[in-house]
Amino acid sequence: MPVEEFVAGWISGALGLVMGYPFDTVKVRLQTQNTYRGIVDCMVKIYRHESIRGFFKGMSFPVASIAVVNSVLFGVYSNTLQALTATSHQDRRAQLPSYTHIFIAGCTGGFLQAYSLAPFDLIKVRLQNQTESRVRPGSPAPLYRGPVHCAATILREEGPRGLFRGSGALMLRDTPTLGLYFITYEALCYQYTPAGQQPSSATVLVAGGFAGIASWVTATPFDVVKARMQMGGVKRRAYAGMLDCVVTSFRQEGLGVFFRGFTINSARAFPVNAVTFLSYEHLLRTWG
Ligand SMILES: CN(C)C(=N)NCCC[C@H](N)C(=O)O
Repeated sequence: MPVEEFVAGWISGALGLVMGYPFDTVKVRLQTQNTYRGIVDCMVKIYRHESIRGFFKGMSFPVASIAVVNSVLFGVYSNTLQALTATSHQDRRAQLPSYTHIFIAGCTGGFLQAYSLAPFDLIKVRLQNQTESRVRPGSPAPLYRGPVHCAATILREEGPRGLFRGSGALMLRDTPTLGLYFITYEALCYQYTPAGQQPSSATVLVAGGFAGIASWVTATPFDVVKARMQMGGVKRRAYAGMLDCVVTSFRQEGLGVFFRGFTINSARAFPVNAVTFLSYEHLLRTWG
């Protein structure tokens, strides 16, 4: 089993994550809190109340964990495609596998990454939603002191299942959209690369960026449901299940609620995934 894809997926995931983290914090806040009027209002309020550090709340933890999960996505994708088509990453540049195979491999990677991502993503979302300022004297103390304290508190108060809150919605978000993610990427690379050559850096950047946009545009409704379920029981009531979350959110806030964070998700997706794919391809080429 080729392991380079796992390592390259990890490093490239970390680079993409750092690049997109401020956008991600704004997105999570917009999806789960009703105090902001839009992207600019949210950014201004975070900056005024929490300073620039507010945008990077809890970032060290995802760099060490979610980036590792990205290695599951890329490693499983590549190995599934190898099992289905008996070709290596390099061979696949000369002969593009069928879109069905690419979709199956992407969905498999998405499904497996969703379950390894669930507890880490939950902790990230809970930390990003803490609006208390650490730089303002007299500000109330945040509920969680950091990722370890957050995990311990969830375990104590909600039990081990608490760490997987929202994992069903996360799985529904990631399985089909990651099939689409890899189809978009591979198709654009294939389309804009002369036969027998490797895609240029510019092609990889653009294909990666559009793959990110295509997947996040379609992922946004389940992303909203997932984030709301993850915050259930903290600043809002806990939902009885996914259906309860969908129905309650729709009744109270209308259809538009499922597109919260759509603009920022799309804007974030381009640079993050351009950097992720460029570093991934570059690392694999360097290692031969
Ligand atoms: C639509 N979804 C869930 C994705 N495209 N997931 C792949 C993650 C890629 C990158 N780390 C990112 O955060 O955009």
